[in-house]
Amino acid sequence: MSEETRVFRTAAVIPAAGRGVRLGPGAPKALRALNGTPMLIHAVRAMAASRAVSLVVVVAPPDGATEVKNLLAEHALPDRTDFLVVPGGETRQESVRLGLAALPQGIDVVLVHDAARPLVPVDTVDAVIEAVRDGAPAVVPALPLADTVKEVEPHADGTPEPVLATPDRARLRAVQTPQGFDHATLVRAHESVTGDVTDDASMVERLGLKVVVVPGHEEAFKVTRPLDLVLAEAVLARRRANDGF
Ligand SMILES: Nc1ccn([C@@H]2O[C@H](COP(=O)(O)OP(=O)(O)OP(=O)(O)O)[C@@H](O)[C@H]2O)c(=O)n1
Ligand SMILES: C[C@](O)(CO)[C@H](O)COP(=O)(O)O
Repeated sequence: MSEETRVFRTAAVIPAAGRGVRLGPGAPKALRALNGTPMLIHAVRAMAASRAVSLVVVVAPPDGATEVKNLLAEHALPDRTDFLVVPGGETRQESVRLGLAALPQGIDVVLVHDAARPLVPVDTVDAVIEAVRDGAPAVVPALPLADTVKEVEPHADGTPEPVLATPDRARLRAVQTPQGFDHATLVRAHESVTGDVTDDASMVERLGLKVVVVPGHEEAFKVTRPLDLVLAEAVLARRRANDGF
């Protein structure tokens, strides 16, 4: 079948099993509310907003799979999308691997999207999918940096850290999700790459394969610290105001 007529099946895996330690005490981060709706539901809707995504796999907090299933049942979601819930693991990497293991055969493109990035716009999601469909084994959305970056000798005790270098900022990007992958490539990466990684694309880099960057979006920021909740609710308020006109 030619690439022009090929039908790609795309699934999204949403790791949502983190505690959210940096957000402070409370429920697991993905279950906390943004304007009254759990962060996870915003993230699920962001993936399901893409007409290309036919399946969303949510990787729930290890003891929270039933609660997550109930949340999905209680909130309005598109009929055209299927949903699965699996319990997550100790690390993000393990949670993604458990989500991948739940995917049925026949999925060509996999998105991995942090529940902690609930507000990514659908155009960014679609741009990632399109770049994978065009042949890239791994695609990451990313933005240029606003700050100058220093490489330091880290000091865990809080004493001043010596600067080792100032990398050329023009060559650096801050990476977001969803990251998009050829399904078989991502499975191979998770089967063969060990050690600490903070994103899935770096596992594909370690296989020696090409990873490409598409433009990210400022609204795809990660809710990590308390101030990020304030920003997320402000973005939602701006969207509601814009929808009203
Ligand atoms: N064991 C884990 C750890 C993280 N995640 C998910 O990975 C995403 C990105 O992680 P991060 O924002 O760092 O979330 P937390 O690990 O929850 O944050 P913290 O480090 O502050 O605890 C989140 O959607 C989080 O739920 C996961 O599924 N399983
Ligand atoms: C995957 C990610 O969101 C890309 O920026 C990020 O690496 C997750 O990092 P964290 O260590 O889970 O905060």
